[in-house]
Amino acid sequence: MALMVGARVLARNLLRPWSRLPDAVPGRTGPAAGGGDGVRCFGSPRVLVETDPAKGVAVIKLKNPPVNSLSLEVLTEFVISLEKLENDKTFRGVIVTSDCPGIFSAGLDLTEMCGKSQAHYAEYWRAVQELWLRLYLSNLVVIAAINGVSPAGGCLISLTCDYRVLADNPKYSIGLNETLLGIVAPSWFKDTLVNTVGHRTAERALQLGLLFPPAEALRVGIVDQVVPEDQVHSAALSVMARWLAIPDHARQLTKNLMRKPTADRLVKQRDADIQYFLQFISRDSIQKSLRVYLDKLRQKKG
Ligand SMILES: CCCCC/C=C\C/C=C\C=C\CC(=O)SCCNC(=O)CCNC(=O)[C@H](O)C(C)(C)COP(=O)(O)OP(=O)(O)OC[C@H]1O[C@@H](n2cnc3c(N)ncnc32)[C@H](O)[C@@H]1OP(=O)(O)O
Repeated sequence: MALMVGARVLARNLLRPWSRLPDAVPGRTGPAAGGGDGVRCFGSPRVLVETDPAKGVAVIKLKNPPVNSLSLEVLTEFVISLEKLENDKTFRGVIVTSDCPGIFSAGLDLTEMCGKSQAHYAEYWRAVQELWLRLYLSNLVVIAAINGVSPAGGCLISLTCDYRVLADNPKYSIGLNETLLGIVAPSWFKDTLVNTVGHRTAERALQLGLLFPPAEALRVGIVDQVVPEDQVHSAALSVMARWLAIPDHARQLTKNLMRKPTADRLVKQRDADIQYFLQFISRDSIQKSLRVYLDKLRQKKG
């Protein structure tokens, strides 16, 4: 029942005409993300989309202060924005970045996984799955311009992209640190990392919950390029131009060849994966670990 409610909510959101989204910011024009006139903006307050139709490129900027945690709303709005871009043949590439200074994304929203109902957990997890599937199998060239720290789910978002550019700032670490929270990265998080850095590096990184600073991130291959902070966006645009020089059909079929077997493993057992998540996240010991971790984050200030 819970699964059906979750699926219905997501389906309703996905099918809702864009212009009727409650938070939509339709057709605003603004200064070009990549320079030049004709940039149009749409999206929602939490997921801004700047499009440059002449270049065929869009920029998705996550804006969920203070830390760009991936709440249910952010996940849903992100999927809707992606779908809109995928369906508009004007666009061939998208850059994913953050509008929150110093933070790419703090990952999954811990408050969505702590002290909530089973129905809520199921709805939330389906939304996490949906975003991963959409990003991982996107026909667009997807490039991450990582302009801030990127733990866990934040790292996962960038791992689904075709290429990762990281700003060279020692504070901007990246990795799947789930074990440090007392939780476990699901198998498809693990697969995404293994496909990027190889089995041994992934095993060590996952068990130890490693967060790599830029130079190390580049060395292990969890990012493809490290550039000075003020050049992240221009570097992402240069990389985009190179990837867009490849004929779409050949690149897309190749991407599919590389990624579909991994995605299919989740697609074939989506409901079972949700049940597994429900059992795991509802355990008293896991809820306790999450509460302790959240309390530590909150007390940091005091
Ligand atoms: C075999 C079984 C397998 C089953 C598997 C099933 C399930 C696995 C389940 C889950 C997988 C989860 C993946 C995740 O993504 S978990 C999230 C991991 N994220 C982190 O560890 C990052 C935590 N945050 C930080 O380290 C810092 O906040 C950060 C470095 C990002 C920024 O630091 P800064 O000093 O600027 O800001 P803070 O003061 O720390 O935070 C401000 C504010 O935001 C709150 N907050 C931070 N992160 C989160 C978050 N991820 N979710 C929700 N809220 C977050 C923080 O508590 C502060 O709140 P407040 O004090 O202002 O109320």
